[in-house]
Amino acid sequence: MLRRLSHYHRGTAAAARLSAAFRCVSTGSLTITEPLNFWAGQRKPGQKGHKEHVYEPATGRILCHLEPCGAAEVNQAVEAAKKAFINWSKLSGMERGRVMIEAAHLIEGKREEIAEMEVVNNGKSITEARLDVDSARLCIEYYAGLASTLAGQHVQLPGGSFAYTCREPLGVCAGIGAWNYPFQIAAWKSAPALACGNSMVFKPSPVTPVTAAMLAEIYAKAGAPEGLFNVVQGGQETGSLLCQHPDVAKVSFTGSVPTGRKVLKPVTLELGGKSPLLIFKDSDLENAVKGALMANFLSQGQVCSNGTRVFVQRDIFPEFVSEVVKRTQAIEIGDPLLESTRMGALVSRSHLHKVLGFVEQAKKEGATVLCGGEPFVPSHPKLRGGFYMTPCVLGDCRDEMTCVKEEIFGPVMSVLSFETEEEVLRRANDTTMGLAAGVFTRDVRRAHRVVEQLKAGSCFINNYNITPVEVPFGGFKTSGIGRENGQVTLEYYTQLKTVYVEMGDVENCTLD
Ligand SMILES: NC(=O)c1ccc[n+]([C@@H]2O[C@H](COP(=O)([O-])OP(=O)(O)OC[C@H]3O[C@@H](n4cnc5c(N)ncnc54)[C@H](O)[C@@H]3O)[C@@H](O)[C@H]2O)c1
Ligand SMILES: NCCCC=O
Repeated sequence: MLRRLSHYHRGTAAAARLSAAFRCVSTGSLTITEPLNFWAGQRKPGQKGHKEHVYEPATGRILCHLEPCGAAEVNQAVEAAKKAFINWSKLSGMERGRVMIEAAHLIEGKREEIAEMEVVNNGKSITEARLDVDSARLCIEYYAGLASTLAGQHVQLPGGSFAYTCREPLGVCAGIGAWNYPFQIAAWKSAPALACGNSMVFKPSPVTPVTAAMLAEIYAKAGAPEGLFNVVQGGQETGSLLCQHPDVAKVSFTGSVPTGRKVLKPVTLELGGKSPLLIFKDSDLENAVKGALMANFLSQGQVCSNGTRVFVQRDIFPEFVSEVVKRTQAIEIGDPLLESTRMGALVSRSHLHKVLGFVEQAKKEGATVLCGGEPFVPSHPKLRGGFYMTPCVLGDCRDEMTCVKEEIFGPVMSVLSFETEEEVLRRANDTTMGLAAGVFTRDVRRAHRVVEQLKAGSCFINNYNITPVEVPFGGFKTSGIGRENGQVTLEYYTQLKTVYVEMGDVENCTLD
């Protein structure tokens, strides 16, 4: 059934017929013409005369143009957010939660439409994109529920006096997003911020600007006041204008370590990683192999928490590697909008070349390509300009190689063998980053002992890359500051006020 997609034009009649039969959009058929900025309740143009191309990674064609925001537009968005904050922050948590629940319902109704837009703009498979939309919806539902639980403490003092604390919102929060989970990141940042009574100006990655504007429309339709959630488009310049704006109270940033270092304010930093996955000889091999694939090839390997340093105990190394290579070679690459596709396109041509460059560098440094690591050209003519590569497993890796030290952010797994628990812990922790880590073992005591010593913010035992919105997510060391999701995140979007209440008379022993 063909559903209406208000702001999007489809291409050829044949493509439209195909869409009608199976879905709203088919790869290579969509052009977006509506402005992608959004503030004060409406889509808005950006700076006059400035336009940047936005691509469809699956085909390499231009999907739309982004109009970046300059100082004037960023000001307008922040002003809109300031106005919205005045009333929104005075609502009860229940009232705020009601609007957010409505937004979650709208997302549920538009699940397929949003997921398709994510695929068209990001290149990931439709199967993964649907789960990202679900995660966004669940996050909004979760914080809608928590909004009414925000509370402080009551402290009894002598003479009937008392003090209390309460959590107050910060004001206008800025959200800055990366391109690997565009819609999910916008939700993970806005949901706790809005639940706590803040308003938000969100800047998505200029590579994936489309779905944040959809989220803004959804919040507006759900009854959010004008200006509560705003979207300004652009790259470094717009991001910097937003972060340094004097009326922005807090920045929550998702992106790379180098960019994160440039952002100064009370911040939440969700940055990159080079996470270890430890596989002991007593693991369930089938689960460990699946775990390694989950840890490396979801979202074309473009996941911050990926466990790309796979340490395997020597006794099971050959068997493990041969199974991982076999399964990696079987991953179906192609049109991300097809149900059968398991790996879509990387996000951009330049990023594809960067990832392939890491593979070349690995070879020069002595690693062996056990599979993949090549550009991939799908057979369908419309996909020939897309940004595909075969998922890669690198053997003969050593800890000092670039592929083992640096975040590649693509489908490249490095396998390394180890002998003892003590040795693998030392090598796993030998990194400046600390976003995530995983361990596969059947020995429950070993699992907890190892996790206790892993220097990483998000640890997985016998699974990997599972991120329920009820549990906090974030990194140690240079991988970040603060957390997203879970109850603790409410603390990052509020400030604690203490109020002393005198119930007797003022006793002034020194001034009378
Ligand atoms: N820890 C997490 O939760 C998490 C989640 C997703 C992605 N990531 C990381 O993100 C990186 C990939 O994303 P990317 O390439 O978009 O990262 P990036 O750092 O290049 O860009 C991230 C965002 O910052 C903006 N930006 C650039 N310069 C800025 C400045 N001076 N001030 C303010 N904003 C600025 C960009 O326009 C973009 O919106 C990887 O390192 C990945 O691991 C981390
Ligand atoms: N599903 C959450 C992944 C965040 C990192 O890229």
